[in-house]
Amino acid sequence: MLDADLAHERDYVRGLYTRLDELREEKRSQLAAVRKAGAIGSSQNVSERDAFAAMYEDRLAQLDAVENRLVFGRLDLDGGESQYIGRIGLSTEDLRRLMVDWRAPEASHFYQATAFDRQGVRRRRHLILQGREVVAIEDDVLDSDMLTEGTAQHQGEGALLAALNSKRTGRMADIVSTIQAEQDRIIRAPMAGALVVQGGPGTGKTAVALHRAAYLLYSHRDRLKSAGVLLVGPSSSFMKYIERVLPSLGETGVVMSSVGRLMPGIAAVPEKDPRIAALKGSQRMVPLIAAAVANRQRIPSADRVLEVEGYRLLLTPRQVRRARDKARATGKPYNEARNTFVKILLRELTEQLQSKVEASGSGNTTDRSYLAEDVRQSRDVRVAVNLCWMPMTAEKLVAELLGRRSILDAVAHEFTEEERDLLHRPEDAPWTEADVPLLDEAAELLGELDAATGHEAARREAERRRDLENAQQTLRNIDAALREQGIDGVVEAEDLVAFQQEPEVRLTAAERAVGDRTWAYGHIIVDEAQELSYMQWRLLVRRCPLKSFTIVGDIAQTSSAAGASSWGRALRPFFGDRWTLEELTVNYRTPAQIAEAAARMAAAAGLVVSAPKAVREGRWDPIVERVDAGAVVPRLLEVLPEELEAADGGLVAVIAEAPLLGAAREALREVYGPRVGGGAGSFEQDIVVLDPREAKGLEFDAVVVLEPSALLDHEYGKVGDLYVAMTRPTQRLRLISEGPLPAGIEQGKRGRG
Ligand SMILES: Nc1ncnc2c1ncn2[C@@H]1O[C@H](COP(=O)(O)OP(=O)(O)OP(=O)(O)O)[C@@H](O)[C@H]1O
Repeated sequence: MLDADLAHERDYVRGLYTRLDELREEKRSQLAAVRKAGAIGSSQNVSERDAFAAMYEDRLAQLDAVENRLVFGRLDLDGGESQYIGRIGLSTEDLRRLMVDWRAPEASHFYQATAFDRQGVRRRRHLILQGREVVAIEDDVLDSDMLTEGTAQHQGEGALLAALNSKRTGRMADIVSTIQAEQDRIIRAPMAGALVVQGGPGTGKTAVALHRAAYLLYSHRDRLKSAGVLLVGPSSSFMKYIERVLPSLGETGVVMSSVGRLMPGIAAVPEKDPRIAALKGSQRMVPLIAAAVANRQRIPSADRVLEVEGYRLLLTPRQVRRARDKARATGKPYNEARNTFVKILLRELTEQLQSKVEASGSGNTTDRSYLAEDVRQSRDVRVAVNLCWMPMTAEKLVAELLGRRSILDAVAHEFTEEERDLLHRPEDAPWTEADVPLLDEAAELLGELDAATGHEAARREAERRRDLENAQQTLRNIDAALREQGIDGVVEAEDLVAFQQEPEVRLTAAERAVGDRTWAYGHIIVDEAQELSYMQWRLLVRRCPLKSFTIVGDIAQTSSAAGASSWGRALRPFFGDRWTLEELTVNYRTPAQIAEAAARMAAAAGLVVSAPKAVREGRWDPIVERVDAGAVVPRLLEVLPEELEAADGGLVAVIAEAPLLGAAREALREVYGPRVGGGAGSFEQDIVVLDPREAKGLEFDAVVVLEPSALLDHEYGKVGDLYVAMTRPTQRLRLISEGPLPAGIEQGKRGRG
């Protein structure tokens, strides 16, 4: 009976792959045919052909991306029918459904049905594939009648446990086949408004955030395809860790960015000094930047004589003030209002010149347009006008504000001497993550430097809109039957417009969004959101005026001095009370013994943690070792072979603060050479040495924490750092310490060493 079931599933799955191959072949030959037709014919024909080509290319890419674990589930329903659940929807040529996309509404039962709330499901079956072959099946029988009917039961380790025990590769894997009910509810929550997902370590917040992005793109395709989804994470190493998950879910409309990359053209480095991060993240930066902008508008202290074509004109403080007030009254950003300011002054100076020329009775040069040009060209006038109102870029404004002590002193009245010292930095220092929101704030107040750039962008946008309308018309003309063959929704007018543009400007919404600071995203997903400062939130809300957000994080893991200690406090300035909270309560990463040790340490340090329940017991208790002074790194070298053996080909991380971090890395490199990764972005190697901030969001089979008490720093709430470090392992945790052990660890010590 069991074998018969397995044989049946193998057969069915073979059929699914055959259909997949057929569709791939079909799209490939359709694409070839369209390409062969070349670019001849009327423009309508050409654009129709482009529409097909774009459609086939897109579909092919999607079909290629789902090769692995194409199908992973089957539901047997009350009506007697069965439904297969997989990465995409598949139908036969005559539109009989073979497999349902995991994001479709009917697939939600696969994740949510329980014995208490069956939702019409009698049995849920997990199909475990190796390559294209079903190697095992596992059943959850939800309808007790089915048990008495003598139906065979398949049991194994459990699809979930198998996934959780698998070795880590340094890249996150998708969880489509084992999404749990509480996670599924969040993934499928309505898109409008702000949803906060609070969850302790390892509860799948990152996984949920990524799958939610895929779900939203599927279910709100129309809106999100053109506006895009922005996914923000804490660091570039974290982005690297998650970057392959989404394509494997078959999604492309997502812009992924670390907080340091949110300003086009700027790649910021982390801010190392927590005091600077806290200060630059605070709300007090808003009036400071505004003051810095206003400071660039100066009223001269005395009359200024300007020479134009041999005539002496007078620029008075009163004149400048009046022009400035009128320009400010336009309400436009600084650079745009400057145009008004310049126009007023030039007009007044031209009038002066005109009366002087007329008074001097020197012939017929009084044509006003000539005089206006003389005024405009005059070096004196240009210098004087610029001194009163300098054209300004955000980079220049912030670099000078923070880099020139005289400017800082002139505008930072509300800051103490000590705070100004913190803000002060060399003018050419690299931008840090804490500077990015200041640049954004400045850019917002300054507006476009060159009005022409704005006009050009507007012209291109208008052109794009016109092309979009044409493309929509083309799509309406496309044979409806063709679109029904499972290729509907694959090409949108947006794609077509992008396709029709010159190759160098043929960009998806996501690609266009990356380069445009003023892009309004359809939805923003923020991971590790507890780390964001007031100023970073301000920037993000600007990127999504509709305030459609998924905010994912764990308040207890905050390590940034500028980060949040409560969701309410962090979000109120931007969302008021209009946000909903969902909680994830099960830890899928860390074995129970390790999770409990971390929770005990956190509680003893006074950190309120949600301490999710671990889904499994581990094979090993945490190992806590005290060593002699100076013996931490030697001990690390001694125990590493044991850790590597236990990790069995998986990843071992060493987490420490400087200077131990550098010492450990050096010592390990001597022994293990290129197997040792040096921190952010290098976890292709099987030994990774990094600090707790870099470790945030990541996970490893085994973790060794050096000198745990060095990861505690109450002043900046860095208790979270040790908590983060202790909750990274999927199998083993070892602490090596020469100093006193942090409270809670000693109490709960269950070491072998
Ligand atoms: N339903 C699931 N099925 C299989 N694996 C899961 C599931 N949910 C979570 N996991 C796994 O658990 C681990 C932790 O998930 P994730 O990194 O998303 O947690 P997190 O809440 O973001 O953690 P942290 O806040 O500690 O960084 C990952 O390996 C993830 O793949």
